[in-house]
Amino acid sequence: MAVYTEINEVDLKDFLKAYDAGELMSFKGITEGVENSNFLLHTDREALILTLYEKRVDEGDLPFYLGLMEHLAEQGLSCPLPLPRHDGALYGLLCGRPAALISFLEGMWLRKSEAKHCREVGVAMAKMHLAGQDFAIRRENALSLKGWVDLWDKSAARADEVEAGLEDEITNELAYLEDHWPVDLPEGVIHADLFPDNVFFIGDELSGLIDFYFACNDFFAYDLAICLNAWCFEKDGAFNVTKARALIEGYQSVRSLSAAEVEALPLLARGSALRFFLTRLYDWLMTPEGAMVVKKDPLEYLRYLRFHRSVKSASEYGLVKA
Ligand SMILES: Nc1ncnc2c1ncn2[C@@H]1O[C@H](COP(=O)(O)OP(=O)(O)OP(=O)(O)O)[C@@H](O)[C@H]1O
Ligand SMILES: N[C@@H](CCO)C(=O)O
Repeated sequence: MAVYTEINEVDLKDFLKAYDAGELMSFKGITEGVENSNFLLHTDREALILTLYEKRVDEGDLPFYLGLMEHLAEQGLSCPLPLPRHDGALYGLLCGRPAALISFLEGMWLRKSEAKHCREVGVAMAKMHLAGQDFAIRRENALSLKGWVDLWDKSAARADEVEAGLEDEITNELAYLEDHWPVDLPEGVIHADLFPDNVFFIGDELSGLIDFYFACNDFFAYDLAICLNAWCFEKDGAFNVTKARALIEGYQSVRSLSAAEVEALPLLARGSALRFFLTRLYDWLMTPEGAMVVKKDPLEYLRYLRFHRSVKSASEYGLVKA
């Protein structure tokens, strides 16, 4: 579960005094998610999500994340809207942690997705990329090449505990990606964590995107590569090319990919697989036994990484022209 910081009614009521949110009726911790502590609140007016920002969220980045949600919502994208406090700030402090109230988004994430859902995800992602274009704040991707090297420096010595030979394999992979990573693809604000649990549906219709706490400025096509990994592998590890084609077609129905973006996709997918492998590996090795969080399996992403390493061109992702 992800409630790292426990809160009590007295402190919460005090925190709510800074908002025009109505009177607190109930609150409960949300067990899903791994990054932050989340609570569902009911006031006499509305349902709200309270998020307390934990280890990986730097307080200095909150104006970017919360301002971005506000900006995207203003552009018509369906995503949670942060509530401003009386003083105009979009977050305050609760139990020693930065904390924000955001609007409750209707819908549920899909436990089992189909190609038609992947198409919707592609459409929504491309809309987000366009809507973010005139957002004024920039945030570099802390989990790109340099961030991967930093994570690897902390985990490499123990990697072979997870699978024999990993230390050499990942060291070589990182060196390859450092040598070949693209430098001049179209870029803008990307979500960077658009996994199934961050996309809500009502029936088959996408109702909105949540969890912008890895959003940053990076290549648009890297965001698509993240989704190839997060949406297009089946539980048995097989890559589902029908889903990938639907995802990319959905994306291109809103924003066309350039030839350079298409060509870079296999490499970007390798990098994206490595990114999630490394954060998962770090958590796997460093999270103490008995901590109240479900650790995600790094080896799942190692398998994806190996798959993309064998891909010769983006046509293997279902693109007709590559
Ligand atoms: N605006 C919202 N409306 C409705 N439910 C929400 C909203 N924000 C969060 N939730 C609920 O809280 C859960 C966890 O939220 P979120 O994904 O932001 O957490 P997290 O700790 O950042 O997780 P992770 O990064 O692992 O996906 C979601 O799966 C959803 O059930
Ligand atoms: N989506 C991430 C966790 C939260 O960022 C993963 O599956 O590893």
